Amino acid sequence: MDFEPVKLHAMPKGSGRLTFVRRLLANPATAAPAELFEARVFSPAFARKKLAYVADRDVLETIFIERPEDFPKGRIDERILRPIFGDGLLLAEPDDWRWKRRLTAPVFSPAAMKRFMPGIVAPFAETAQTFLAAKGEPVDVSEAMKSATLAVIDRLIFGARREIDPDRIMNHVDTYLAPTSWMVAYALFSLPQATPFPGRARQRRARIDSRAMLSDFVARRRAGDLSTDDLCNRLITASDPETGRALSDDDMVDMLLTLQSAGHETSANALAWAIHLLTRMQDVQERLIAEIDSVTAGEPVEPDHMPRLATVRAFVEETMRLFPPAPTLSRTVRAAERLGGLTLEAGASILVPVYLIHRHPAYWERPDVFDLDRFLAPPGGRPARTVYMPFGAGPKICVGAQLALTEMTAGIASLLQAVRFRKADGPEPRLLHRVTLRSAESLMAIAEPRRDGAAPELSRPATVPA
Ligand code: HEM
Repeated sequence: MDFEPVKLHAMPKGSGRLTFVRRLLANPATAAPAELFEARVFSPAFARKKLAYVADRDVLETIFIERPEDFPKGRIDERILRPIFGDGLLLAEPDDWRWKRRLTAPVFSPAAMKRFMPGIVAPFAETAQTFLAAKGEPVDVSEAMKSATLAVIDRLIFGARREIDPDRIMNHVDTYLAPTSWMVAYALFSLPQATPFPGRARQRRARIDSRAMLSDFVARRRAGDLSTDDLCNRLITASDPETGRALSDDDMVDMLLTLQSAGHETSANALAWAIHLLTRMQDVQERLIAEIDSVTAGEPVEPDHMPRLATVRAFVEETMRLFPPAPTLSRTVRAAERLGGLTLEAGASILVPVYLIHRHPAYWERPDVFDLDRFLAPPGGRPARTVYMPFGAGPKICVGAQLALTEMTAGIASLLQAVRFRKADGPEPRLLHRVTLRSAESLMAIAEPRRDGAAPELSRPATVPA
């Protein structure tokens, strides 16, 4: 039976500035105008030439793939993210970005992911056991997935020796990002940087404290043992193959903060939505379980299993179509441009409503319906790269995409080796865009032990390299 999960509604046609600002502050993904269902490139009347929403696949091809240098990440990201993430990959200027990307990409290569696999699987196997310990009481899957993905990224970045408290860093980053909607609104309307907003003083303290913690950590690492295989040491010791240049201490702080923040909440939200979907679609859950049992035969998930977990992977991809963790991207127009019939002035903001594009009827049949087969063997081939873009597109596409897909596929497989998810009582969730796309309240589920199970034995946990 077709299943349509909860959804967000676009801003009604003809809405004015006040409605736009209200929606932007409350739930930014709902500020995408409904006009986009027809026009696909649209600028609200109150923002002519200064702001456009772009949902047209060909125009997006120009912006992200053909001429990305003419559409840099701009005002919005600069203003919100630069103070905390500095020149980490996300925001580095083009020349600086190029060599940092060259240096970082191998750290996330498929070969590197293979080596890290036990560290990716173990937190999910442990989470399955905590779910079982709840003995049929509802479990908070939003929190559980946040902990599991944080454990994965911390182990990958900082290693196993707990030389730093990653939870404290994350709390600081959360505090820093809490007033983001205000900053987006101020950036779009070019209000001065010093304009006050709720939470500003807390935000400043959080930025200073998180950067100081990482600065100390990098200094200790440089002075100590660089032999352990973790992302931090790989980055400290890496040099650009073309120029021999290495990362400075400040670069390292920018990079570590960027990677830790970009690398866990996105995956955590996608996984929590994935479990939510399983609680609503038992037939899909059974299809996944059958594949997982047949591929893994109850052994901990290994790199060799991954290509054969095709249905689980398709499930993850369809989950991210309906619930893209990064539901809006932004760019700036470098010089005056005509785009999709609109004239935009230099410095204008472009908003890319990924959430709306992923459900646009021009690109998807029955767009609000969950359909596992869209990504398995679609008759028309895979969707175009600017129609399905959970990881962005072009040269600035997510550097951690391979890690994220591995983590989500292996994570779901490890959980379903031990449990089946059922619906917990309670209202349907409400989608909330707060930097990432999450549920307004925690997503809950009941985790039943699998009695037909091919689950790895508790006494035989996945081995994790030190
Ligand atoms: C489901 C999980 C994830 C999603 C949906 C996601 C999404 C994205 C998107 C949409 C972008 C492009 C932003 C833009 O073009 O404006 C991006 C960039 C980035 N992501 Fe991810 N991401 C995920 C996981 C990760 C992980 C696991 C890491 C690293 C540990 C990571 C690190 C980064 C970095 C460093 C960039 C900037 C790349 C560059 O500009 O060169 N992400 N991500």
